[in-house]
Amino acid sequence: MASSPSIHPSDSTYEARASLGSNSSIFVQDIEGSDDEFLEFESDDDEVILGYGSMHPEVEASDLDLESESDGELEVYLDGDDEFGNGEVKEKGVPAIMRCFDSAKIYVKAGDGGNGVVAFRREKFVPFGGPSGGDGGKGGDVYVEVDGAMNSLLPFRKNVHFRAGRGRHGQGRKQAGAKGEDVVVKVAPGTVIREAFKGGMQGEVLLELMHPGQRALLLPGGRGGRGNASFKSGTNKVPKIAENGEEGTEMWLDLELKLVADVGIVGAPNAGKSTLLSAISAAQPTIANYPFTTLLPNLGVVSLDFDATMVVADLPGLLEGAHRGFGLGHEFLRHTERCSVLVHVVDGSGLQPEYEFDAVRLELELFSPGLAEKPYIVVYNKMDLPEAYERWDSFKEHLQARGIQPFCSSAMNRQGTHDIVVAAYELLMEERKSKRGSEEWTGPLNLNHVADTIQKQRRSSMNEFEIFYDSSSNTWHVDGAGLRRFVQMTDWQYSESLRRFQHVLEACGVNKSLIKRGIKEGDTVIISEMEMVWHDEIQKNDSSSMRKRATGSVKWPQLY
Ligand SMILES: Nc1nc2c(ncn2[C@@H]2O[C@H](COP(=O)(O)OP(=O)(O)OP(=O)(O)O)[C@@H](O)[C@H]2O)c(=O)[nH]1
Ligand SMILES: [Mg+2]
Repeated sequence: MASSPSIHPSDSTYEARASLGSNSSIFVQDIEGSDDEFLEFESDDDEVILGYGSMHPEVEASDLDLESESDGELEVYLDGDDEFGNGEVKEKGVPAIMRCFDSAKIYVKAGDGGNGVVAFRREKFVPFGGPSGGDGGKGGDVYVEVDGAMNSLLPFRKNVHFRAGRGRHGQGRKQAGAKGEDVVVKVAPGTVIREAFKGGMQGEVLLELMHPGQRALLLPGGRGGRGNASFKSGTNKVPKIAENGEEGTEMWLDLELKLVADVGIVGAPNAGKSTLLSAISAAQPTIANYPFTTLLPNLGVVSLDFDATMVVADLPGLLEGAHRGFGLGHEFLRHTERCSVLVHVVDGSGLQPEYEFDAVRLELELFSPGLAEKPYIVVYNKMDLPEAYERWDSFKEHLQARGIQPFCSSAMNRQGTHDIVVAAYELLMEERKSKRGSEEWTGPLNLNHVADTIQKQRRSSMNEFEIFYDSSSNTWHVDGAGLRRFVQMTDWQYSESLRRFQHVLEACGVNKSLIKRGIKEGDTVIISEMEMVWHDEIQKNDSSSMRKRATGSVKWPQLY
C-alpha cells in the first residue's frame, strides 16, 4: 500500500484521519504537542460546541457531526503543519473532532436544594395551629462513571452540560420536598479529570478513572432549605422564616483520555505491523520498505461487529537491545504495558524468522516480565512472497513444538487478517473476563474525595472570615465560606431573616471585628450579596439600610 501523503510526523505536528464509513472508526497519529487555545462556540439551539486551535469561527454543529459524514472520508489536520496554512486542506471546524477524540471540556453542576416554606396549620377547632412548613429536598448529585464500552471522549463533543436536578420545595403539613435527580457523566476507561479554569489554566488532577464500573461522587447536591416547622423553638413558637435551598456547586472540567489500547502490535522493524493495522482498521499509518518507518504509535479502532470494537496500537519496531534503549522500541514498549493482548508480527521474508521471533520475545521479557506474560498471537506475514511461503511450514512446526499455533497472513493483500482479528478479539474477551474478577478488588482509593472536600467547605464555620477595607469607597468586604453560604440560603422576604442575620453577625464576631478595625458611621459593609450601611449610634448594622446587591460583580455605588 502506498504511503498516505497526509501522514508524516514532524516536530510539533499531529495529524489524523478519521475514516467514517459504516464502521465509524477513527485513528490518531500523534496527539501531543499543541498549545492551542480552547474555543467555545454557541450554536442556535443553545448547545455549546467546543474546539481548539484555529477552528473556524463559522463552525456549526453539523460540521462536527461524524454521523452526518458517514459515507465520506474526513481528513483531519491539526496545526503546526505546513499543509495547514495553505487553506486548501484546512477544513473549517475539523480539528475539533480530533481533539474531541481524547480531550473534552464539560460543565457540571450539582442540583440546588429546594426551598423551605412558611406554613401554619389551619384546622377548624385548632385556632392557633403551629408552624407546618416543610423542608426543601436535597439537590441531585453529579457522578462520574467509567463506561467500558466507550473508547473515546467523542460523545462530549455535543454533550457539554451536565446539570443535576433541583430538589423540590417543601410544602405545608410538614411535607419535605423530593430529592433532585442525579446526573451520571459516563467516561471512557483511562480518563483523567481536572478542574478547568479561565484562560485555559489546568487544575490538579481530581480523578483518574481506569476501570469500567468505577463510579465517583463528584459534586454533592445542595442541602434543602429548612421550612418554618424546623425553626420552632421555645422562644419562637410561630416562626415566620424559611431558608432557600443551598446552591449546588458548579465546575468546568477538563477531561483527557490516556488511551488504553486493547491490543498492541509488536515485532521487528519492517515486519509489516503498520500494514496489518491499515488492513484491519481505518487507520492509514505510514508504510515503507525501511526499518523504523513508524516513529510514534498509531492507533486504530477495529470493528468486528456493531458493538464489538477494540483499540489496536501499532508500535515502532523492536531491535535486539531494545530493552536497553537500543533503537526506538524502548520509548514505546511502555505503551504496550496497558494493552491486554499482543499481536506479534514476524517478517516471513526474513532469513531466519524463528530467530527474529525469539529475539523480539526476549526483548519483551527483558523489558518487563509482565509484558511477556500477556496473552499473544503470532502472525507470520508476507506469505505472498515465495521465500516466505517456502519457510512457513518449518516456522509453523518450530512454534507448534513449543505449543504456539501461529497464523499466517499477507497483510498487504489483506489475506488471513480476519482470522487474526477474531483471534485477538477472543483473547481480549477472555482477558477482560479474567481481569474483571480481580479488578473488583482494586480500590480502597477514595473516589469521592472531591465531594468530601466540598462538603467540608460547606460545613466551615461562620466564625472564619476575612475583612478587606477599600479606603477609596469606604467599603468593608467581609468574606468567609460559612457567611457566604448563610447569605445565599437566607430568604430575605421574611423580616425574621434580617433579624437572624443581624444576630449571626453579632454572634460570630463580625461587628466586633469591624469596630476594632475602625469602621465609621456611614461606611458600607458588603457580605456576599448583601450590602449594608453602618450606623454607630445603634452599634450595629441597621436592618432598614440593608439591601441585596445587584447580581454580578458590579460595584454598588449608592448607599442605602
Ligand atoms: N509482500 C508483502 N509486503 C509487505 C506485507 N506487509 C508489509 N509489507 C511491506 O513491508 C514493508 C514494511 O511494512 P510496514 O508495515 O511499514 O512495516 P512495519 O513493521 O510497520 O515497519 P516499522 O514501522 O519500520 O517497524 C513495506 O514495504 C510493506 O509494503 C505483505 O504482506 N506482503
Ligand atoms: Mg510501522
